[in-house]
Amino acid sequence: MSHGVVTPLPRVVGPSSDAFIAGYHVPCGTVVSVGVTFIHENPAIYESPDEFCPERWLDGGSHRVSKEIETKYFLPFSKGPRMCLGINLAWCELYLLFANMFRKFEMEIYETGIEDFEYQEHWLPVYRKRTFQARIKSRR
Ligand code: HEM
Repeated sequence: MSHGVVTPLPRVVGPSSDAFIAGYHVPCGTVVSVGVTFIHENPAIYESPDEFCPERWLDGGSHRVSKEIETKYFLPFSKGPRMCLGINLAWCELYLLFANMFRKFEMEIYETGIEDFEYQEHWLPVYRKRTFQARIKSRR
């Protein structure tokens, strides 16, 4: 599973009343946040989250993520009233971009291994290894 946006997406409880979140009393003024990485990488939610498995999103297959999980726990664009305003445009761009990239280029991972994706948990994932590199060749 992709990590999604790895910023805290903070919110402040209020403006004038406390909140109850998952049964916990959270006083007005408290900064709360969702760690998308830890939802997308939670094996209790997504089967084998570390595996590249595009079949999760293909209708009709045995690996298809249930609609309930997708609705509640798929958060690349956040959720709620301040979620991404550009979600529909972003999906159009993603389909166009990836379709064109895979059609026009051959790509292979270059000098990057799974060990480079190890991270320290500080609410957000903090990476300290090499950055991801790829070798790209035009198909023409
Ligand atoms: C893959 C592409 C994109 C991703 C993953 C993404 C993700 C996000 C996320 C996670 C937020 C919520 C931030 C928060 O909760 O504080 C956000 C907010 C926002 N996004 Fe995107 N976004 C994408 C593309 C776009 C595009 C193409 C547009 C506009 C053309 C856009 C416009 C906005 C706006 C205006 C907000 C603020 C909404 C608000 O605060 O009410 N985004 N985006």
